[in-house]
Amino acid sequence: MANLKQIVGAAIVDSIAAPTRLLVARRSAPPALAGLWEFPGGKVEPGETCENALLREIREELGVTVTLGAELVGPIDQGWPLNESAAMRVWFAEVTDGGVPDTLEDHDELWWIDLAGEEALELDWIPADYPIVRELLRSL
Ligand SMILES: Nc1nc2c([nH]c(=O)n2[C@H]2C[C@H](O)[C@@H](COP(=O)(O)OP(=O)(O)OP(=O)(O)O)O2)c(=O)[nH]1
Repeated sequence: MANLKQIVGAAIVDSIAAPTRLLVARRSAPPALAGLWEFPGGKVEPGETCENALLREIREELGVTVTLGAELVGPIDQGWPLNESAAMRVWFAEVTDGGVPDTLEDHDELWWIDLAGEEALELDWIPADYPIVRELLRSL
């Protein structure tokens, strides 16, 4: 577990104080993940904090600045296990600057989905993300 690669992801909602919609992103690459939905984010670089890595990734991928809210705490220190070599910490986030999120990098589609019904769980997520999505819905 100690050598897991650290990934960070953002659960971007319309309002951290009163979330009703979640921004989901469909991956365009690599081929094994293309077409699957995820939390925008990516790998933490050496020397970077998780929070700063997440702000950087969101700027690069979506062209917007977000403010982070609470962490959606996972079952291990590194967050949510993704596979044998990586785990992801996830924070709620809200867009505060930069306008409308765009598919600048890594994604070919962005949707704002309703958090009230089952829509979130009906998406074709990267398989490791389902427990995270369930906990997100439960936490609201
Ligand atoms: N961003 C993100 N990655 C996820 C999620 N679920 C999941 O299993 N992953 C996996 C997919 C990738 O193997 C890894 C993240 O890598 P990435 O390709 O997004 O990271 P990056 O932008 O820093 O990539 P790179 O091009 O610099 O290599 O974590 C998720 O919800 N969001």
